[in-house]
Amino acid sequence: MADIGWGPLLAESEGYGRLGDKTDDYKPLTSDDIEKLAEAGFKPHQHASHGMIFFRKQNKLWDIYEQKGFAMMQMRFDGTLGFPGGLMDEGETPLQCLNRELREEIGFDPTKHAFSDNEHIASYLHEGKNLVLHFYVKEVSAEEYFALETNTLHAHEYGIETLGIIRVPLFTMGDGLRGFPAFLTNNFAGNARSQLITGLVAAKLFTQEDMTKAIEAYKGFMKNSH
Ligand SMILES: O=c1[nH]cnc2c1ncn2[C@@H]1O[C@H](COP(=O)(O)OP(=O)(O)O)[C@@H](O)[C@H]1O
Repeated sequence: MADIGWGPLLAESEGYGRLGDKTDDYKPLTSDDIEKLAEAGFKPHQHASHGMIFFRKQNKLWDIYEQKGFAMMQMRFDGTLGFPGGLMDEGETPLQCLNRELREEIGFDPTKHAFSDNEHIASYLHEGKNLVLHFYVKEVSAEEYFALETNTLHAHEYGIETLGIIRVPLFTMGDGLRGFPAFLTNNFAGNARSQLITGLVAAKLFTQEDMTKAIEAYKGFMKNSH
């Protein structure tokens, strides 16, 4: 392929984002595993941190559908959906990485509402990619959420890494598919689909039972559409 001018830095990390990862490729890490990694200065793996920001609002959409609030995702440069976040720099912790990436991607002001360690939900290792993904979930007020959405338009990475900020539809329509289950049929970066599912249940925006129903509807649709 012709040299299209990627800097050595991008070329080096470009392999991490290749599409086609399977959920099973990501092994959940225990808190002991993570502690050991921290003691080793997070070596020998590459790390990335991503965060789900949400607000809670019980609402009847069009007076019909139970809506639980909104969670923030983004359309990424590579055409997949993901959470704000990115790769950890040398000398950073996963939490520092997340707060830096959020400033760059969504104009998040860490002095006002930084993510903290108790908002860490799960971490996963992809052995093939030698990559650890750290995932955090943060609740904000509706006002803060709307302000962050507006900020994204002025953030450094808008139009480069982040092509648009979106609200995940947290409701299901009468056919049991449109709304959240249909949203799951999109293409997601890394293990972002399973992070979304885990994050929404951890945030108590979905009960385990409602989530199981949504996953069944999504899987049924995928099976019948191929
Ligand atoms: O929201 C996400 N959840 C889980 N993994 C993600 C998400 N977004 C990107 N990834 C994965 O994380 C790795 C780092 O990608 P990312 O593009 O965020 O870093 P960068 O912005 O520093 O280049 C890639 O393997 C990518 O597939």
